[in-house]
Amino acid sequence: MSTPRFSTNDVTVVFFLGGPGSGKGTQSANLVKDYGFVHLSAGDLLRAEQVREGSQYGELIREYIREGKIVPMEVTVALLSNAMAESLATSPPPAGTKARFLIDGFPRKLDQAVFFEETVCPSELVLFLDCPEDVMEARLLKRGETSGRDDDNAASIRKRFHTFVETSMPVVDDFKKKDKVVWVKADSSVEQVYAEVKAGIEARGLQAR
Ligand SMILES: Nc1ncnc2c1ncn2[C@@H]1O[C@H](COP(=O)(O)OP(=O)(O)O)[C@@H](O)[C@H]1O
Ligand SMILES: O=c1ccn([C@@H]2O[C@H](COP(=O)(O)OP(=O)(O)O)[C@@H](O)[C@H]2O)c(=O)[nH]1
Repeated sequence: MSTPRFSTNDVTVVFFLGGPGSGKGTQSANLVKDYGFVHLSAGDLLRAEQVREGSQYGELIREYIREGKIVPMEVTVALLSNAMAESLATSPPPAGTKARFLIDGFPRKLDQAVFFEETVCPSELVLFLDCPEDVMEARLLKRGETSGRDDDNAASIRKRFHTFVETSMPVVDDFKKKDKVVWVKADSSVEQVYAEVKAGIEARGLQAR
């Protein structure tokens, strides 16, 4: 077995999962402010790679995202791992503290979870936003009015929900069996959801910094 690129002695990784539109990006901003996380959104990294000049993956990423499918994990894991390395090099954590990474929207498939934890870094815990589909759909259609995202339309949203239920929920269930999940109901206000997020992660030993 390979040794992970980063040691849990230096780095704390929290996976942030939840259906499309459950509020991961919104809550991430709060967590960055209060807990000193570096926020890495797998979707944002993929969208940046999609439009990067000279990228060999641009077309492939565009197609997968529009279809709500999961981009081959080698691409996503390399983007995340390199973003972690760059963050550690350019803005290391305060002396005597571990760097905290909030990995938003990843892993979305069981083999991605295994591959990331074996080759990049084992996770400390998983934060999960549990939101009904009708609420997520309404939020995404509204977001689509201004997001400019190719996949915030009714047809892509349906496909993303399908992928989430079939492929990504098993990741959450697997981590739950290992007692690693902070499970938060996410259909209330942003403030209420954040209060539960805070309580949940602090109960697991992560304090504000
Ligand atoms: N608790 C909430 N109540 C109402 N709207 C929300 C809430 N959380 C997020 N939103 C809105 O819903 C949309 C999707 O949220 P976002 O954080 O982008 O979700 P995700 O990153 O999980 O796809 C955004 O337009 C956001 O402003
Ligand atoms: O690890 C990842 C994360 C995202 N995606 C793709 O990026 C899309 C958008 O993901 P993001 O997390 O940005 O948004 P969400 O669907 O959670 O609102 C997904 O539907 C996938 O097609 C992917 O392939 N692998």
